[in-house]
Amino acid sequence: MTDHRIITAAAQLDDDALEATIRPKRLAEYLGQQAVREQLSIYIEAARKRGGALDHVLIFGPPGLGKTTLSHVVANELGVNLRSTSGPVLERAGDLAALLTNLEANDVLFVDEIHRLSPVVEEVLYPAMEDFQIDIMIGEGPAARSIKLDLPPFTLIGATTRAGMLTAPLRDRFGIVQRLEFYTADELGAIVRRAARILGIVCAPEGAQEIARRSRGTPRIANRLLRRVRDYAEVRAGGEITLAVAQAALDMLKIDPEGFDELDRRLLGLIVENFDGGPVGVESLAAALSEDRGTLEDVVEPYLIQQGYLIRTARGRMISAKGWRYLGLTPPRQVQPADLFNAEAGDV
Ligand SMILES: Nc1ncnc2c1ncn2[C@@H]1O[C@H](COP(=O)(O)OP(=O)(O)OP(=O)(O)O)[C@@H](O)[C@H]1O
Ligand SMILES: [Mg+2]
Repeated sequence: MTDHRIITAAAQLDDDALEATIRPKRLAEYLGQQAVREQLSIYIEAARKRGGALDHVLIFGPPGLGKTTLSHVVANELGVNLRSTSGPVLERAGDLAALLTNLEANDVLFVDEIHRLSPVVEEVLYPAMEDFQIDIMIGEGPAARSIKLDLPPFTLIGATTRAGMLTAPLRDRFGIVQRLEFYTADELGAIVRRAARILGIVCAPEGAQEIARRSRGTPRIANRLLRRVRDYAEVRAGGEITLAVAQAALDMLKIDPEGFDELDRRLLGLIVENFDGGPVGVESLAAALSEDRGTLEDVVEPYLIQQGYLIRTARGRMISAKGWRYLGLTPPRQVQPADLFNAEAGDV
């Protein structure tokens, strides 16, 4: 799956270098997500007072909203170590057992993409989460026997973009479940201003706000756009990101005032032109756009849906009236009560 969109929410290579400097480390620096922060701060404080491990936490939401960041923040606030792994990396039960037996009391084990755990690994996880115990097999064949091993109390933090793909027994074992929402433009504005400060970028508040408005509610995109706009400002303007500079740079990147790019426009246009506005199945859309279905579902659609341009129905995707208007088209006339009345009258 290749994804070269500048506004993709998926992580890209050049993100890594700067992540370390701008990624928030404490809860106070983690902007937005008010409800999530408030709840977690209470649970963290309670766990610290008890001197015990925080309950297991499941964090879900679209890519780039801060799941990994939040997991590290929680470990920092708890004052414990964080060990990191991911669903696809843990191939055998032994891989997980090795990680678990190396934890210290109250540590955090972070499992990214937890919906991709293999069933055998998941089986090991259940008793580990519930009773802080694992069963390991010693020996082979008829002589094989299983022994129980006690683990230190720990906190599992699972992150996923697809909460729906978690098995019920796994989901039920998380005491704390947090859903991350798209950020408001104001929250992203604050995130951009903070990142600019750390990176030494001169950015007027209006410039930051313009970048924020076009960042699809996603901090990862906001931070990336900030760097691209900075480049533009350095080469084409005096180096300062003003409102006009931000607008010109983002227009050049073909990111419109809605924060949509070519792919978004193609998606909405396709539903109108080829499928009469929908409903159309996601497979057909993916094929027509030559895009990966997972990319459409995880990266492209959520924001279009949240913003009300696209509607997910049981029979597929439909474009909303807002979507028609965005494309400069008049939405098809809805069936109005008057129409119903006329139709009935006509039948008589
Ligand atoms: N609440 C926040 N405040 C400030 N910056 C944030 C916040 N959340 C995320 N960021 C920034 O956005 C970047 C992306 O966040 P992160 O990697 O945690 O997303 P993610 O949800 O784990 O994405 P993925 O689904 O791709 O794993 C971080 O490096 C961080 O700089
Ligand atoms: Mg992540």
